[in-house]
Amino acid sequence: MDPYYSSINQYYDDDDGESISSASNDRNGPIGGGGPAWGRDGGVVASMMGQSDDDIGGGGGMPEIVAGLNGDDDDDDDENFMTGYRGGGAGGDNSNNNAGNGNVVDFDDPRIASLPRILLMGPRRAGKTSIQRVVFHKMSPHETLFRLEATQTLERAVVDHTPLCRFTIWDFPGEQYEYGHGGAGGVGGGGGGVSPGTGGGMNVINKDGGVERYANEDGGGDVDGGNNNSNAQQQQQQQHANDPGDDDDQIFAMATALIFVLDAQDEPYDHVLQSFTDTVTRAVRANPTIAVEVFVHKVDGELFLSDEAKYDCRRDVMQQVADELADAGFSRDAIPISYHLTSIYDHSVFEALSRVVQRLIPELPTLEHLLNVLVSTCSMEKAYLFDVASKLYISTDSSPVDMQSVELCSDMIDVVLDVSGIYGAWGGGKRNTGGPTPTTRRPMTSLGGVGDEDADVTSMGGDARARDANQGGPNEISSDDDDDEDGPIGWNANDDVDGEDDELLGKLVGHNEITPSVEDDAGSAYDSDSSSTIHLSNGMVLYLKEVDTMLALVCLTRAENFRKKSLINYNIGCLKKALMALPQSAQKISEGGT
Ligand SMILES: Nc1nc2c(ncn2[C@@H]2O[C@H](COP(=O)(O)OP(=O)(O)OP(=O)(O)O)[C@@H](O)[C@H]2O)c(=O)[nH]1
Repeated sequence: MDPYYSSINQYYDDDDGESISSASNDRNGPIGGGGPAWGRDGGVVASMMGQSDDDIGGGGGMPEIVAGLNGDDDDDDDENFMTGYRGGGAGGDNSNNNAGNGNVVDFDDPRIASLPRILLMGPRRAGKTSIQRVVFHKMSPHETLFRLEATQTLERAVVDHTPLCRFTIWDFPGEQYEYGHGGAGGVGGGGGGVSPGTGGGMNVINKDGGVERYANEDGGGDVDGGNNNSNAQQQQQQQHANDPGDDDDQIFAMATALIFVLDAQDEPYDHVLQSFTDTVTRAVRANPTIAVEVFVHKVDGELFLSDEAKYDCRRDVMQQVADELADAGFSRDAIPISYHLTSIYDHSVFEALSRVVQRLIPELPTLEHLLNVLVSTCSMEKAYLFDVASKLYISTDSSPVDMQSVELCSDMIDVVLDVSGIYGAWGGGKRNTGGPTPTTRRPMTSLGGVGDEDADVTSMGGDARARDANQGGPNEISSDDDDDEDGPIGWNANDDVDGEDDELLGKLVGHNEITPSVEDDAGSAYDSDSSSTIHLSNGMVLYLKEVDTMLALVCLTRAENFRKKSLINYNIGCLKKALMALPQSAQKISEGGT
């Protein structure tokens, strides 16, 4: 089993309350003070990419960033992923159907139902399911070509990697967005009508003797012990067809964001955009606060080799939507709509989804402020908070975002997970499952070393800054030019926030004291000790550090500003405490339910 996924499961089993309870309310602490003072050098960032120009392009080459470092993670790992899918219906893709694997989610559970809700709509084969699979399941983009079948019924999933970023995502079948308007997919069309949360509908979760069952009727027979009745359903479908307003209320009223996926390679767009504007007007009537996002998707391949072609396409779409909305009686800008150019073959879909997800986070301004202070205090160039599992960044400081730096940071996460998975103390099949020796379980999540004191310094492209080897006792903290560490060590919070943990990497093997922390994630490639430093050949440093469950801070800083690493760690520790004190972090969803 891929430890990456394993770690996620582990988190889910784990109630990380202890870190929350140890949180301090002192949000500013030592990183307080000082406003953002940041000078950005985009050129530097761009130049450090080195090999990855092709990866960024998103041109005809269809590079494979997502799959790149995780290898061919196949979708069989899905059951380990902390998302719960309700395939229902025909569910052609087995991996999509978690029925029977115990990973069942009750979407009527108030804790799940109250999560922000993202709706994925759009025509058939626009790429909705592919987006989900690539981002949340690490499916290789090429795999989507042959592994995905048409979505037959509404599929819902909980994304709950990190306490700060939880939501449900609803993937509608292709025609579903046209329901109620006589399209092929009218309610129940093709065996996949949707009545979320209502009795007698297609996608209803019933409780049956304590076992959650998915009430599903796809023409293949009733799989539920409930009271589904085909006549009643037909009646209900007929009612919905006559009165789509009911469905609108059920579907849109509780939604936070509507993502409409448009296949940019499937011109002309007239028909699709008519349906889109119709959907949007109904959505906005049912829920005026819903955020509408359009993914102009599949902007790759020979049709979109140049950026101009992509921008032209987006402009066309925007113009047509504006015209359609005007025809429907909406003034320009009456409905705010965001447009994103996306493709699963490059980083653009991560960037777009990151922006969508950020809007779901009520604490976003606070996060941004905390990162501003950190960046300013530590003279960093840029700092991102990444959801490690999906590699979406959920927040950054307020300086402009450079796509290439995001991509670089995102790739770093892959590197850390991969190297940790292979060389970590418990990774790569080295786990001593029977061994009563937790003393040796110190996952070596720092790049560059297993049992090597130089572990936290890795050079990419030369210019390695080899640290003095510290061959002392197992618990000695390496001391070199970072040595002004009294503060951080003395500060010694009750958790593992102390900034020196990464200095200990490689030295606790054999030590007799069990570290009672999150661990929660035995075998995890990402845990509270995870950190990594990559020195780039152009004098920049990438620094990754765990700050919360499956949440990583990835900073970009100049090498000369990275000398006081202990101070940086100390400030990151303060950031970590502040994050844990955020109300969102303290909330928990069902334990073991998803
Ligand atoms: N070139 C290209 N193809 C893509 C992209 N995203 C998805 N596809 C392909 O589009 C096809 C349809 O993808 P799906 O994800 O099944 O589309 P869907 O919108 O979920 O379709 P339904 O399930 O019918 O609603 C697959 O063959 C994908 O490989 C993309 O960014 N670029």
